[in-house]
Amino acid sequence: MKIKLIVISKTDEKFLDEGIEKYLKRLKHYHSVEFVIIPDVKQGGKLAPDKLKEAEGKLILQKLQDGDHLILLDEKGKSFTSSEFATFLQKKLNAVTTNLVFAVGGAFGFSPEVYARANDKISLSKMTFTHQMVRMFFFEQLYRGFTILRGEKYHND
Ligand SMILES: C[S@@+](CC[C@H](N)C(=O)[O-])C[C@H]1O[C@@H](n2cnc3c(N)ncnc32)[C@H](O)[C@@H]1O
Repeated sequence: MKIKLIVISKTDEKFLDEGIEKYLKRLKHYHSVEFVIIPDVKQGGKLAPDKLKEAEGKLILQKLQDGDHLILLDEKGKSFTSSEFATFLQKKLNAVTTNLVFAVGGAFGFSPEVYARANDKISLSKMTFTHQMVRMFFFEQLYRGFTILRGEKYHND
């Protein structure tokens, strides 16, 4: 079983790429983690937000395999402390036999179809972050979660 993070479009900022790379490298010690980047939707001109969300939603859903457990990163989702998130993660790792797939919406969020397919929604904060930043914050919290589960030092730093 893999943990995957699906996101829309590459990051524009080097500092985000470096942060993501750093935590993905660290995560290798704990679990198989795949970072899936969906290229920007290009349909000859700018799409209205709802149309863009719909097009991005289709691409997100196409990346899923039957039975994958889909957890959306969403500011209106369940909120946790990092320890609570570690417990949530452990429960999912115990219960889920398919891939554990997290997803970040595009600049305008998720389409109704993606919400309908989701098994869970989790929040990193009540504040709204850019979709490009969320991926780095998520990987850091995933790494933090594994260190908590293993009783390692990082989470006390
Ligand atoms: C700029 S936000 C979209 C905001 C949009 N107004 C909405 O209602 O979803 C882009 C994506 O980043 C993620 N995101 C932003 N802030 C978040 C937070 N605090 N917790 C979890 N995910 C967040 C979500 O996946 C969201 O779809």
